[in-house]
Amino acid sequence: MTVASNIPRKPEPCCFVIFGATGDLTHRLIIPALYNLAESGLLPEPFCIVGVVRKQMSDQDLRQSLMEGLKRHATRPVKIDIAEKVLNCLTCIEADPSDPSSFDALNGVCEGLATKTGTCGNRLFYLAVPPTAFAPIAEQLARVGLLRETSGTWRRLVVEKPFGTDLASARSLNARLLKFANEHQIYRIDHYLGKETVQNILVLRFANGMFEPIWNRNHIDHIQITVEEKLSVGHRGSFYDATGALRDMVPNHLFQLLSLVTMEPPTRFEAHSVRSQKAEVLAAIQTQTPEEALRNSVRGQYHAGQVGGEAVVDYRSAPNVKPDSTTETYAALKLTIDNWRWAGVPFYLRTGKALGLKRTEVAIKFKQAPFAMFRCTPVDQLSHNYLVIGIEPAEGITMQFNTKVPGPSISIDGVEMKFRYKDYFHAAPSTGYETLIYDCMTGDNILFQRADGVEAGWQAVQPFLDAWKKAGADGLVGYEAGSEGPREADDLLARDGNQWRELT
Ligand SMILES: NC(=O)C1=CN([C@@H]2O[C@H](COP(=O)(O)OP(=O)(O)OC[C@H]3O[C@@H](n4cnc5c(N)ncnc54)[C@H](OP(=O)(O)O)[C@@H]3O)[C@@H](O)[C@H]2O)C=CC1
Ligand SMILES: O=C1O[C@H](COP(=O)(O)O)[C@@H](O)[C@H](O)[C@H]1O
Repeated sequence: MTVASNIPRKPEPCCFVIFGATGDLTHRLIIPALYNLAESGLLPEPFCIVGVVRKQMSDQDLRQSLMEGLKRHATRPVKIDIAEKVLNCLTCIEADPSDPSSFDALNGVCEGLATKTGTCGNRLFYLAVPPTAFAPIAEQLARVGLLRETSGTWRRLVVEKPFGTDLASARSLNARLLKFANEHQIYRIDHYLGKETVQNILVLRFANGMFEPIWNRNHIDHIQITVEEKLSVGHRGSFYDATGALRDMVPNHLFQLLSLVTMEPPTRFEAHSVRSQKAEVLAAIQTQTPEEALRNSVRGQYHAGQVGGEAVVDYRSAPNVKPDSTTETYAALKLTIDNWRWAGVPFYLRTGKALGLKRTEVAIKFKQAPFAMFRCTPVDQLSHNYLVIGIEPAEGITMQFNTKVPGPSISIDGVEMKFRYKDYFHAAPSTGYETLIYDCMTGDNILFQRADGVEAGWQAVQPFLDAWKKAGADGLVGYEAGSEGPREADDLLARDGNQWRELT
């Protein structure tokens, strides 16, 4: 992530090694992102790619498959000469962590390529594989010396999500990875941090003097974080049914939003300070008792319905979902943060699949005016003052406030002042992975999760995981696909006299 006046520089020469080169992530996001970087002149020179596969393929076959993936998923019109330049520097290699000797061979090939291509030993290992393979691959890379940095060369390990399935497994994965690599070499990806609108949260807060004095419990009534999706479980049944909405979205994506909005100002805009403040605020989320966790949460599962005119089958009838599944496809939580800035401010988080609309936003509700000066509208009937950070699809910032309706008498109505990215900036369409991959190559891990941040996130959701597991089917509520989600999520706020922000 560069600061305003910096012109992005080309990263140092390196070899980009992709484990899981035959997979969906590589085809749909990694190669299209590398293509976009190449088009913007931001790939290193020299540069080479190693595609690691488990079953032998020729270079040509893998290049062809990735070219087809690129054409299908590119976010910009594909210029064939650039695409060929990217893919022609790819070598396909067979290696499987269940066959350790294959990593000795991989080491030999990487050494050969370093000399042949002039990439000088800098290597980035992207683990685009199932989570069970993260540690075994790191172990083999370390065993053959591929993670050893020497003066003047770097070795980096990019780890995809999900990072663990609960606090214990996240701790254990961190401990295993940290046996094979140092923290500064590990880049734990959360694709939300690749979104411009998410990165902008820090700029909004810390590059504008007007927000800081009011960014606290004295002025903020509560904060809502909403990540609603129209997508249903689709063909991801086996992954999703073992995971659920809470694990899939909350300790990672929603907590990235939460931590950026609530962290203390970092001393400097650099990885250590920023990640320390993020981890600290996540660690300050109050740990709930089992009773509190049940009272302060809603979990729902969708029934058949229609989303955008398309029929969606009942969650339990989706492929690879258990017919008696109690996995939640919707989660809403009420959290509090135990520190001086946020004591007493409720944070309401919700996320769900197969809903009527796609909306990702952070809505900050300010306290009402203290006194009813205008007799026409009692203070509790004034429209709410919100600052809304729109992440998707409305990318921008909206202020909701009250204004006088033109006319001879005083009458008041709520209005909106809107900033939309598209009205000011003309960014080339991206996959969201470009900045993240570029930052890995330049060694900037500000947008990646540190071990303590990941563990603090799991620690905060663990009481909900435990309470829900114990409750089984009790408390799981239904909602119709295409709806706004379970009405119990409204009750969660209504108990405090609050309501979810309605779209205007
Ligand atoms: N796809 C996406 O949009 C996203 C994916 N992710 C994460 O990225 C990772 C990859 O996901 P995705 O591409 O969708 O998955 P796919 O199932 O499409 O691909 C998995 C890839 O990993 C390889 N693989 C499977 N098991 C092993 C193993 N034990 N050792 C080495 N390689 C193995 C497969 O090789 P083979 O062909 O030999 O089976 C294949 O290339 C996962 O961790 C996922 O959670 C995260 C965010 C989004
Ligand atoms: O990581 C994931 O995120 C997507 C939602 O991402 P977004 O950028 O579209 O908000 C979600 O659909 C998926 O289930 C989850 O694994």
